[in-house]
Amino acid sequence: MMENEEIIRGSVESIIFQAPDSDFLIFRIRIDENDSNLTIMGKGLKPLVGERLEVKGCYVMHKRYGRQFSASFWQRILPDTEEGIIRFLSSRTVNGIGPALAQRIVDVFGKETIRIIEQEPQKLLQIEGIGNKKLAMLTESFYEEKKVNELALALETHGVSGRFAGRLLQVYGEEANYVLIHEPYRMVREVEGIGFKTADQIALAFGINPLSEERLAAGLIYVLYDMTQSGHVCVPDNELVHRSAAILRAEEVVLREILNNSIQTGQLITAYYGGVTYVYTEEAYTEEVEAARHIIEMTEMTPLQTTSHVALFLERWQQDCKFKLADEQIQAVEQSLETGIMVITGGPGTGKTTIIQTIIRLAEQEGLRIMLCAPTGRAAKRLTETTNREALTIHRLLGPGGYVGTKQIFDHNEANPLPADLVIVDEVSMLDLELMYHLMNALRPECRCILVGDADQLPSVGAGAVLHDIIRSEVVPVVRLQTVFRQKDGGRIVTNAHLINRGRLPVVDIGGEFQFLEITDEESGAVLISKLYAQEIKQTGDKFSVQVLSPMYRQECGVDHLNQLIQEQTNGAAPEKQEYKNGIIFFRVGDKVMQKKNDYDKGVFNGDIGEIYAIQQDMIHVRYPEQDVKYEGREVEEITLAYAVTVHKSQGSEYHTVIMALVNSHAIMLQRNLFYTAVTRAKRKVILVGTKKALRLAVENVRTSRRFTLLAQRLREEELC
Ligand SMILES: Nc1ncnc2c1ncn2[C@@H]1O[C@H](COP(=O)(O)OP(=O)(O)OP(=O)(O)O)[C@@H](O)[C@H]1O
Repeated sequence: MMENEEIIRGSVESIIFQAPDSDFLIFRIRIDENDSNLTIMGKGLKPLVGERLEVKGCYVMHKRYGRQFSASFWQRILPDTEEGIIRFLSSRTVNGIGPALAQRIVDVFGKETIRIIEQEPQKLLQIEGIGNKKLAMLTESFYEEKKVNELALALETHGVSGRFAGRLLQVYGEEANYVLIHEPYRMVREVEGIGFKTADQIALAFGINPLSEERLAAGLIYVLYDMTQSGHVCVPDNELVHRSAAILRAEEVVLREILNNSIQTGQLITAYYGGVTYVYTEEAYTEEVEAARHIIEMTEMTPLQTTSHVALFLERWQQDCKFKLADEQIQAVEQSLETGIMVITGGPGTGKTTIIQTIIRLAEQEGLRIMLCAPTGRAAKRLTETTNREALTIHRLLGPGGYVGTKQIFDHNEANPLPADLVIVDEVSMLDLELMYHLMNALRPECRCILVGDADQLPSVGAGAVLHDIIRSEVVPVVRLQTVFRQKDGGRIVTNAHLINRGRLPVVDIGGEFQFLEITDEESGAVLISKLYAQEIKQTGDKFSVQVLSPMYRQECGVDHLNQLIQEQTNGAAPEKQEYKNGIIFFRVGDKVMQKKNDYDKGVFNGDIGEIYAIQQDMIHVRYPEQDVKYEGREVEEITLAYAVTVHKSQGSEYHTVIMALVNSHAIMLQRNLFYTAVTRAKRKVILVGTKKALRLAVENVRTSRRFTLLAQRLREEELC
């Protein structure tokens, strides 16, 4: 025990804060000695309200909250006073008992109550209000709680956080201990929230041999999954073995052997192409093979026998629009109902939306059932606005039908296809292989599909390079829209986007639509960006119309620091303002926040942006354009500040004004497709803040990291074995 440490005993009154990603807790206890309340903070197993604890630590002064107790350790002691037992029994931990019943039990058994519940539960039947059913509930929840505590203690004594105990018991019940010791890597597949790293930590703590086959086989699959996180669908075997050896600290020859075993047992699958063996997970392999099969079948569909005379239709349509369609636009409309699948690609302002509108009108005239969709909520929303018809995210269109293991399944699939004759997908550059596979799976054999997007944008966040691969394969008809039509508002942005795409520096204008503000150091650059943000939202009167973009999270001009600065500048701390602290982020009412992952239950999706309109002790309320959503406890992890976001996260969104950091310390990320994507997010104004060197790099660097995929080869039906 440290010098000034002391031990206090008391019962837990309430849990004030629980960190979502660590064991850090703040809670209040009533001290036995003097009956006063005290706030405890520290790391450890979450106690239960009503539970008695022995806490070791020392008193500290918190500048805002006053005297508190900083704990180094606490342990549970069963309540020993009648009052404590009543509180414990009527806490939420023990099912089916309210304060009145708890009082009646304690009136009869006094301080013996806990022993009776554990050892002679039948005696409880004499209490009024306890029948067999209630007794079973009571003893079961008491027993469950005890098991959770015991398992948590076992984990803790092995240096692993006890917070996994509840989940492990939920999945494995009585077998939890067995799994921990003998088959820990099952947890990766079977327990939500436990990935390889945690399972590995547990396995090693519980004494698994680091070179055991079980560990290395699980590790190999983990490394493969991890590599797919950077966009690869498959990985060359040598690279996989090499990387796994480094991560798992094992020899390459051993891993090679384990890889061969995993291939033989069908856990992993390979394809040989161009002298290289590529390794796939089973799912990725199925997705690539099946997506290719569907696409090939669609290219073989016979042209639709249209009842409308397309040329006549186009003539009338052009009269209505009061402009003449360009040749490639006409070609796109003509081909749309001839082929089973086609791609329409073009940069900003080249008329993609116009062509979607035209095709919809023609298809409607033909009596076709049309469905519109896009990979993200924002893209779907824009498609709805520009077409005046319902457009959904692909997820929504397919109907999320839960999970099998960690894989999502959908209501619409080969057995239950979408009731559509034509599906139009917009912003298809963001479509990853997994979603493409599910979409193709859900189309009736007679259904046609039109993929619309800008092939020069950043590729999808998820694995694959679907749009590129389809275009590269040359088996699907592709119409490239090249004429730029948008001239008026935002015209400079459009022409600059096309310049950037051709590797030329954009034309900048002081105070105009496309500005470049040169900085000398990044610290003052970040301050300038935060001031510009404040100034621009004042002008537009809408904080959602102005977006700061940065290529990275880190560094002075990275998303994290910019968010902090902009928040200070526009929504700083104030005594009357409610705050919610999550890790190092303080959320305040009025903050602009972003949802970080798809949450189907709440109906909010990765990249959705909203505003905090209320904060309660353990809850944040966010207003999104479509609905209000509340985040409680751990759920707060799903949101982050969104004054600044990465360019990747901005894909599919459009803003009135984009302010972009373009600085030397982000050199590694500065690539043409990233810069092009950032610039094309803006409709009216772009303000670049950075250096000429970074600007040049962003335009000139076309070295995009290669993604391993064999979709194009499969579409060309090349030999793969
Ligand atoms: N053939 C044409 N002649 C004249 N104007 C056209 C023609 N085609 C489209 N336009 C107009 O050009 C503008 C840009 O077209 P549209 O919005 O369809 O392009 P887009 O490729 O969808 O652009 P973005 O990707 O930036 O949204 C619109 O105002 C549209 O009405």
